[in-house]
Amino acid sequence: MLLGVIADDFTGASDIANTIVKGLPGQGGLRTVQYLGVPSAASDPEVEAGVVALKSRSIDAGLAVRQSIDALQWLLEQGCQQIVFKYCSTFDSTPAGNIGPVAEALAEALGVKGVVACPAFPGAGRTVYQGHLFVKDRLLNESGLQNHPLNPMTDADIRRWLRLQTVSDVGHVDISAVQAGPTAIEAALRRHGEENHVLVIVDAVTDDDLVAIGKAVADHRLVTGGSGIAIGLSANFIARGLAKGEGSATVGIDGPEAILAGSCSGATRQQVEIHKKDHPTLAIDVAGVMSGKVATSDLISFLLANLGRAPLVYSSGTPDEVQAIQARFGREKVAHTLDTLFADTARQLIDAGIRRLVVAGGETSGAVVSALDIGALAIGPEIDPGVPVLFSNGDEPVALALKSGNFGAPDFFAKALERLAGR
Ligand SMILES: Nc1ncnc2c1ncn2[C@@H]1O[C@H](COP(=O)(O)OP(=O)(O)OP(=O)(O)O)[C@@H](O)[C@H]1O
Ligand SMILES: O=C(O)[C@@H](O)C(=O)CO
Repeated sequence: MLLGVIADDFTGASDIANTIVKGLPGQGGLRTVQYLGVPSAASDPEVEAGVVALKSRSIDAGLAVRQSIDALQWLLEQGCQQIVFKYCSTFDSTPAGNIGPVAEALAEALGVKGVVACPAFPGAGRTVYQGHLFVKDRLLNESGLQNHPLNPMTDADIRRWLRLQTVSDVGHVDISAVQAGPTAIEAALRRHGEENHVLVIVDAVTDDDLVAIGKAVADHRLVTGGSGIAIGLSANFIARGLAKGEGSATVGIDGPEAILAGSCSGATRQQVEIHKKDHPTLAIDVAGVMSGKVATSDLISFLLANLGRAPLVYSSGTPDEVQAIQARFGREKVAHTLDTLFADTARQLIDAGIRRLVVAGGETSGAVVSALDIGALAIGPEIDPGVPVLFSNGDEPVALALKSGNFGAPDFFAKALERLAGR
């Protein structure tokens, strides 16, 4: 294994796996596998990039650090020359963590400073300019992310936000240095390292900026960011003759289907509205779930009664609805109860023969995939930017799409089911 990734959630893991598999146009990417948690056995020697998906974004920072260090250890044992810590392109975290503590712990374990921190993903509208994170034409804290149920992002200055989470000062490499090219970027990062800045926010507004950053960090042991930070990394290994640039797994799996949405992000809510027009949908009564009146069996009955028609069940609510339910029952309790509901539903769906499953939301996907007890996933073609088709192994393989909350075109759900079937 050449490249190892530690991803702080499951959809984010698929997102970066997709980027690594694609590589740069005309060059191809690395043979990549997404592992669900830290594997207990050694990797297949054919694997060139291993993405360890954790569910560490919104847990206690100390636990997130321990899990990430375990993942690092395993990846180093597989021979990885470079490690990427993948977090959300909207920098989802709180003043208590977890990006800063995990990144600093990985840097310490690898003995490095002057480490890139760049969540930019221009293909999904996330850019970093003057140390501020934008989502399309909005500053992060005016983009809707200020209402996130678990990680409300209330400051677009990610240097300041990250500094709340770190022990050491945070550096900044601005866009003029980035656009001066890889040598200038490399030199700027080195200077920050010499000034004892462990983490350095690096501006990037285009894919070309990310390619330049990728070249600059070819010899860095640690890189951190959103999936965009990996755009140029496969090419470094291919250029050195260490990998050939082979493509992704491309087969599809047809069979009974279901869609589960636990994301309350704007894009998911729009996708739900579009899907509702032509398909059977069930809005989950969240208060009913909290009081025990709505159970897994209600979701299962609905989905199984509507097979063949792309049925969707969703808890997705508006910011006001989310706030009201959290005020009534508590933020953690609601999230835990809904995550468990989706996880139990998914397990029963697979037992009932579902072979194509689309899940919206990082936390929701993490809960679902953990419940399915799938060890590793092969990466298939891209459905929409940041969302590939995934295939489990085994006698009865399942095709999955794990969609980050804000990803995907308005018609994502119906399209994803088609792509999972290989159409
Ligand atoms: N109606 C609701 N009210 C309150 N919380 C909800 C509601 N529906 C879902 N949740 C919880 O909110 C969280 C949503 O997080 P999730 O990561 O799944 O989606 P997201 O934040 O949109 O996606 P991503 O993390 O990929 O950006 C989950 O823990 C989920 O259980
Ligand atoms: O980076 C992103 O935006 C996504 O991969 C993600 O992590 C959302 O959960």
